Amino acid sequence: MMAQYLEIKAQYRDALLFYRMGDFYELFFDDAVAAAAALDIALTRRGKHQGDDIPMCGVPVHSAEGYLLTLIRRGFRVAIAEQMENPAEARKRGSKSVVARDVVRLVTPGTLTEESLLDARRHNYLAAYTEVREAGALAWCDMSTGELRVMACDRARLGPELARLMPRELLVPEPLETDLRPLSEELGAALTASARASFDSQSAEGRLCTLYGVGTLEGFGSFSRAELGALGGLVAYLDLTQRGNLPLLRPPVREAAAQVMLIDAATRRNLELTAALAGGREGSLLAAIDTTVTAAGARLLERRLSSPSCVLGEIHARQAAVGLLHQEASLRAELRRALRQVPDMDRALSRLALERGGPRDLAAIRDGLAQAGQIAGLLDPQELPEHLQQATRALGGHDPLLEALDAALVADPPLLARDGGFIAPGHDADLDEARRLRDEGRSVIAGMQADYARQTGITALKIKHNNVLGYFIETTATHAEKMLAPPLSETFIHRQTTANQLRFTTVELSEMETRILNAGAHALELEKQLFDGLRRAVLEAAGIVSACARALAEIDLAAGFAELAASGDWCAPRVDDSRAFDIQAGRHPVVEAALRRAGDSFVANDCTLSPADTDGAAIRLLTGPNMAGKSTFLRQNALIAVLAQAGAFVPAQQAHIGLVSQVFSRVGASDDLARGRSTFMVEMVETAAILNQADARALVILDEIGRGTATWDGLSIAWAVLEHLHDINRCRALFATHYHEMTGLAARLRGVENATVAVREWEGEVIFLHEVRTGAADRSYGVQVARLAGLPEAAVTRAREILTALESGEREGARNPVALIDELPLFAARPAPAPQSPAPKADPVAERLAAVHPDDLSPRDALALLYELKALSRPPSDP
Ligand SMILES: Nc1ncnc2c1ncn2[C@@H]1O[C@H](COP(=O)(O)OP(=O)(O)OP(=O)(O)O)[C@@H](O)[C@H]1O
Repeated sequence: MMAQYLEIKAQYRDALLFYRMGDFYELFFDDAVAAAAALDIALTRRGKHQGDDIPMCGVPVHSAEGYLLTLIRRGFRVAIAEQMENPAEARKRGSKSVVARDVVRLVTPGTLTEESLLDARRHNYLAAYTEVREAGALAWCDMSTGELRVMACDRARLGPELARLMPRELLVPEPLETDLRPLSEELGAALTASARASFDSQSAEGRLCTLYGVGTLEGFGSFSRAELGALGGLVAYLDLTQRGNLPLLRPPVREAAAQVMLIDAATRRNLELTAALAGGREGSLLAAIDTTVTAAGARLLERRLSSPSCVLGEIHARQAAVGLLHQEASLRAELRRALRQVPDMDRALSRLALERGGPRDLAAIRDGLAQAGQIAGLLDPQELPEHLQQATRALGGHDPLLEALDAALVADPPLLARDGGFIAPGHDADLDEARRLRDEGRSVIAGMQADYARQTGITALKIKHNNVLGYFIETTATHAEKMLAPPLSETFIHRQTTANQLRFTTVELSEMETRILNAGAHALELEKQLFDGLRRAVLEAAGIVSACARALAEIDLAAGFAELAASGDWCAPRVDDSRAFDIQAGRHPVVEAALRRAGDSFVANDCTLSPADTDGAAIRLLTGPNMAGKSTFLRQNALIAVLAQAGAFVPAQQAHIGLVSQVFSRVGASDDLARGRSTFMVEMVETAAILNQADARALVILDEIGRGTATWDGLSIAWAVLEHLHDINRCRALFATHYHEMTGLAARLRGVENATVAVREWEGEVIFLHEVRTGAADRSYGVQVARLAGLPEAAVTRAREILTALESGEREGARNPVALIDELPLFAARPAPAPQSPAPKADPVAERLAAVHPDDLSPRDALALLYELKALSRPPSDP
């Protein structure tokens, strides 16, 4: 057996080998050590190899999926070797023969299909990248839904594209492995290098033609050599991991790079589009706006948010669909109610194609098609915009398949075909007959128990069943003497004695057992044949079934967007090919939702970026204190652009957006210790990427660029970056900065305008109004914010002194302000209050409370006191 194990293992060196032995998958040698540690299971030993103990661990087959998931998440790949025959078959070849085993599947992060291993609301992409001469191409597929796409993609664009797709696994030809490892690590995708030959474009073409059963690929579009190479590499890998059992892939769709908004990895992170900065979906834009009610709808939403469109026709078509469902509230509600009953047909279909599906997957197709029919009935094609008309057309036309499934299946079938019980009674006469024999046998056994009890006079006698003995008769040990002596011992054949029980069989019982078993096995066999027939029927209709699933996802997303717009008071944005960016009363959907939960309200803000000339830049330079809401304002405008081009309504009163081709968002000095770069280096690398790439249709959001270095360096860099955006990139940009010196640029550069976030000062403290106004901030209020944050009073006082000295030094043209500070006494020596700011008043609430004797208060006095305290705690009203 070990020889067989080692032979198989030699073919899968880079994977853990799950070696099937009866009811367990066993792992040996280093695999066992690694898996036992990763799974936190016991490591044992079994036999010896070359004189050493062989480490071993194992997982039960019935619970293997959970263990698989843990291993895949930890970055392992797992080869599953099954028994290809039963021990009896092996023995026919000789008493020492080892049961034949072979790998049936290589499980990798990008090739999962099991429901329990996948996140229903997210795609699970496997991507392949290759280069032919100078040209690169990226292909990707979601094996669990059959989606397959490809695009031309050079090395510079690869990062943003992968950031958009977030594949679980990236496949590259071996020569590119070293170059692309940092990128895949940054994105958290497992990198798999395959032989260069599997990316060869010529053999790829042949492989794809065979896959789709066509003579030429021309019907699907014309693909470059690099695109064919990437597709071929991907399909070859699927072939390898699925051991020839290829998934149901839809024909490849060619995606043109210019059709989607380019958003690079840093921008996605920063805007928290699909994942929050803290990690995970919670807190992201996706989580805040996901009002879809089906898993396929949620996946479509993620796709749309990750790749907003740049094609006006497409954007308008999606908006029209949302617009109609926004208007028709009762239709929307009915549709959403019906959609809630739609199962995940895409994933059921792919499991059926891979022979991993069960009766529940057939039922998912049945229920999905039935619901699609209901939903079609709610929609009148005459009244619909084109986008919904198209979707509605795909919902019908499945009657024969639906009828077949409906007639054959029980309402709520089990997960696995193995145990039967999913074909409805009355569907197949042979099956009904086999089941009748099996079930009658069971009732005959019940009758036998009564007979035996009578015959022996033991009323507690039972007929039971277990996997070792089959059916047996059981009495308590107290009846041993009677049962083991004639005449009873002539009928009752002793099988087993346990601590308290005696077990017997009879000739009659054995015969009945054989009959039941035969009838049961026959029934199971018949059900399996019927399952295969239904599975074939579904796969023959796979094209239209998956078109129907896509249509349902489109309707779900449009209805979800409409719901969002209606409940959040969002508006339909006007998107055209101008370079306008004019948002009236815009809001940040995630911050707004968080504030609402805390009982606060969000202050809406306008944002108009108006280019001075048709091809000039339009930049808003935003100054204002920390915590005033600058970052929120910056991001909300980028999110509004993303949402508008994803086809959604936007959180604003009115919005006019000229097509945005690229969005860039950077925050100064965000740490990236994981990548081993200094804070400032990251900031500069990211800023460089913007200045080198942003075109005139780009929207750039820069938040305190330059803050990661010394003041003058930082100011100079921020200054030069803004000038570059203005003169060379000529794009639309929002630029938040602490460098007040820069506000002078508005007077010098056409198209640059100052804006500030308003605050009010009250008794030495700042009150944030969160209102963006035109004009420049007068000062930073940094010291006040530091005080709010709880910096010790002595440090705050000292900071005020230094600030005053610096400011007066600057005013008076002192050459070396540091010298001025040196003259100030240190706070350790003199923790004096700041002379400039009014001394904080004693707290009137505390004073009043100190004078109160609670025991002396009547209930009425207490209430009056409460009002009084509330009045005392209120700041003076806005002048
Ligand atoms: N428009 C708004 N309406 C209400 N509250 C807001 C608004 N904008 C921001 N806030 C609140 O203010 C907090 C700080 O906002 P934000 O991080 O945008 O400030 P900032 O000016 O960028 O600060 P810093 O310069 O320190 O990064 C937010 O967490 C939010 O609670």
